[in-house]
Amino acid sequence: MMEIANAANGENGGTSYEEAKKLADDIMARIKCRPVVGIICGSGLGELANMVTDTEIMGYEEIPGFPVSTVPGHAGKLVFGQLGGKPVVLMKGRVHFYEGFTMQKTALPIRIMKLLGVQILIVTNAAGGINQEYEIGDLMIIKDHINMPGFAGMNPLHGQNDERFGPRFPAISKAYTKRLRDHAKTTAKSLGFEGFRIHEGVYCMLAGPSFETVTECKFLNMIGVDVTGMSTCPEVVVAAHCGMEVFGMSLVTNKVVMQYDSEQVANHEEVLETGALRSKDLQKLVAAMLTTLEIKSQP
Ligand SMILES: O=P(O)(O)O[C@H]1O[C@H](CO)[C@@H](O)[C@H]1O
Ligand code: HPA
Repeated sequence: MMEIANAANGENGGTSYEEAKKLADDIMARIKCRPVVGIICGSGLGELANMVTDTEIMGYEEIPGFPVSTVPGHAGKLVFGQLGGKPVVLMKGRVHFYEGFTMQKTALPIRIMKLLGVQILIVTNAAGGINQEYEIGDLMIIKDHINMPGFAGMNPLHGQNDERFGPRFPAISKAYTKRLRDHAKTTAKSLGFEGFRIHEGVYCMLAGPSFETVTECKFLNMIGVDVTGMSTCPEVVVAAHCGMEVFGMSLVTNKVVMQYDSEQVANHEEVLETGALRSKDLQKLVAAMLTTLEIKSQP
């Protein structure tokens, strides 16, 4: 029965439990660090890796079957080491569905993290501000998401379920745990980030790679979305499925275009520029959060 499940997973672009386990075992044979926290760096936010000490680094291309990033601003390296006194594995660069990977492949790194012992996932992204009160450079703690591609059947859990990863029908409504959101707010306060705008809101993934039309942005605004991007949901769904606690943070790198005849257009260069300007604060916040973070769950 399990062979059938695994074959089906393979057929729909996924990786079987055995294959993922082998990848994780191969990594553990080469790396001493045993991470309990996994971190994904969004576009232009990979500098967080510079704060990791005692590093051991693997390029994605060194891991057979691991999706390799193709987008500028995503270096494609797994960085193991210590951050805020916790053993971590950091993805310096993520992969996206629009690069041609299936949803399952896009989220495969999360299952590998789980098999490495990761209990908490910290996911960051660059996103366009839909909420008209948000300014470029603001941070947003993610309290919930809309997985828009999921509405069209593109969910990373599509296909046969393997219970060793998690249940057939996982609840996602508490994926971004209140404990971690509260911890982020307390930490931001303790760092004296007053005047430094931190919101809490809703992230919406669109498949990309084209940026949104004006009408799409108006629609997202109407349905309660605060920021939009082209990532994060696949990883978070898979993390919640396998029982990880998730913390998500968006950097508002640009304001989306909401006027039909605006001269403004969205572009990746602006996204990277804002990332470079604001990544130091994001780094400080994540490192400080880890320093005082209680690791609760067991693998
Ligand atoms: O979500 P991250 O990886 O931060 O990147 C965001 O920035 C890119 C667009 O500039 C898209 O890939 C979008 O998803
Ligand atoms: N739209 C979608 N993805 C993004 C944006 C945006 O405006 N900014 C950064 N990633």
